[in-house]
Amino acid sequence: MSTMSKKKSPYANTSNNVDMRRVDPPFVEDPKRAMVEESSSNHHQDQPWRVLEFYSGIGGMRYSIMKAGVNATIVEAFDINDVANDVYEYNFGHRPYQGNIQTLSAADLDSYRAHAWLLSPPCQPYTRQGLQKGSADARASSFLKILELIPETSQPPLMIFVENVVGFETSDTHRIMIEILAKGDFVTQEFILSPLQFGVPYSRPRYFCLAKRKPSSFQSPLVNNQLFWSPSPLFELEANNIVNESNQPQESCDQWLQACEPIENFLEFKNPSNQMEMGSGFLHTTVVSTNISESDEGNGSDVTANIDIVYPDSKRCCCFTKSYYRYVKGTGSLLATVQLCIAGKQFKCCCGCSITHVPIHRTVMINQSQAPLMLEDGNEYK
Ligand SMILES: C[S@@+](CC[C@H](N)C(=O)[O-])C[C@H]1O[C@@H](n2cnc3c(N)ncnc32)[C@H](O)[C@@H]1O
Repeated sequence: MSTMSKKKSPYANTSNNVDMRRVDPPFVEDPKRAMVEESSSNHHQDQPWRVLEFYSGIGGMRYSIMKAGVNATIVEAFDINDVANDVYEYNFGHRPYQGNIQTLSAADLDSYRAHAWLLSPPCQPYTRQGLQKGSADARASSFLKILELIPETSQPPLMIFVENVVGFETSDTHRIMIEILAKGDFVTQEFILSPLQFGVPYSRPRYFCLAKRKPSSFQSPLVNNQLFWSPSPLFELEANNIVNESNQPQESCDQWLQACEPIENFLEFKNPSNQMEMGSGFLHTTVVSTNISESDEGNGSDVTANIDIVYPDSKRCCCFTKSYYRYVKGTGSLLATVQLCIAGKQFKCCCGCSITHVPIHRTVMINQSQAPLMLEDGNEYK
C-alpha cells in the first residue's frame, strides 16, 4: 500500500444477521450461481472469491454479499471517512483502509489478488439535486482513476460491480466507464432497480452495473451490454398470482407496494411495547404534530409545504440522508412514531398504502436536537 495508512483491527466477524429477503429476479444474475459457474486461471471453484470493497461506507455491499450466500472473503475495504469506518468496524470487526482511493497504485491493487471489485462511488456528481458536473466533479476522479488502473494491473478483476444513483447512466463518467470496461474485455449488464421490487419498503431506484471479463459470461446474455429498467416487482409475485398488467400500472403498483414488508420490520426499538423509544443507532424519534384543521384536509388551501410522512406500518419510504429532518425536500420521508390524527381520525394516504403526502399547515417538528426544520434556500421553516 503506497500512501494509505493501515489501521490494524481484528478481522471480519461476518456472522451479522441481516433481515433481508433473498430474491431471484428473472434477469438479474444470481450472484452465487454466477460466481460458482466461473472458472478462471486464478480462481478455483472451492476457494472463496477474493473481493475488494471500494467506497465501503458502513458496509452495505458487504452485507449484500453475505446475504447472497456467496463464498467470498472481503480482502480489503477502502473509505476515506473515519465515521463510516467506525461504523464498518463496529459492524464487521474490521477497520477499512482509511484514505483516498485515488492514491492507490496498480501494484497496490495487484497485491490483494482480488477476483471481484465492488464499487459504490460518491453519487453527488450525478444527483438531480446536485450540479450534475459528472466527471468534472472532483468527487468523480477517484472512481475514474481506479478504472483507469485496470489495464495496468497484472491481475485485473474477473468481475466488477458498480452501484450509483439514477442519473449516473446518462453521465460522461458512465460513458468513460463503459469505454474502459469494453477495452478491458469486460461484458456488462446494467440495471435500474428499486428495493421496492424486492419487498423492501424503500423507494430508492438505483443504478447497478455488473461486468465480467471474458471468457467469463453471464448466464442470461439477453441484456448483455444494455441497460435494463423495469418498474415491475422482481420477487414472488408470480407465486402470489399478482400479475403486472401493463394497462393497469397504478393497480399493479399498489399491489406490489402492499406486498412489501412494513418499515417497522427494519427498525430497532429499544422497547417494543413503546414505539416512541427508538434505537439510537438508526433514526431520530420525530414527533410530528400539526394544527391542520379538518377543513384543510384535501383542499390544499393555505398549504405551505408538502412533507412526506411515513409511519412504522408504512410500506414505503424515501431515502433518508444525513440532512434528515433539517430540510423539507430531498432528505427523506419523516418517520413519525406517533400517528398523525386529525379530529380523532388517522390521516392516511388516499391510496391506502400508508404513505402520507399531507398538505400540512404550520407543522411543528420536534426532534431530539430541537434543531429548526430548514427549507432548501437555507431559511427556517415556520
Ligand atoms: C455512496 S457512499 C458508499 C456507501 C456504501 N456502499 C455503504 O454501504 O455505506 C460513498 C463512500 O465513498 C467514500 N469516499 C468518497 N470519496 C472517496 C475517496 N476518494 N476515497 C475513499 N473513499 C471515498 C465516502 O466516505 C462514502 O462513505
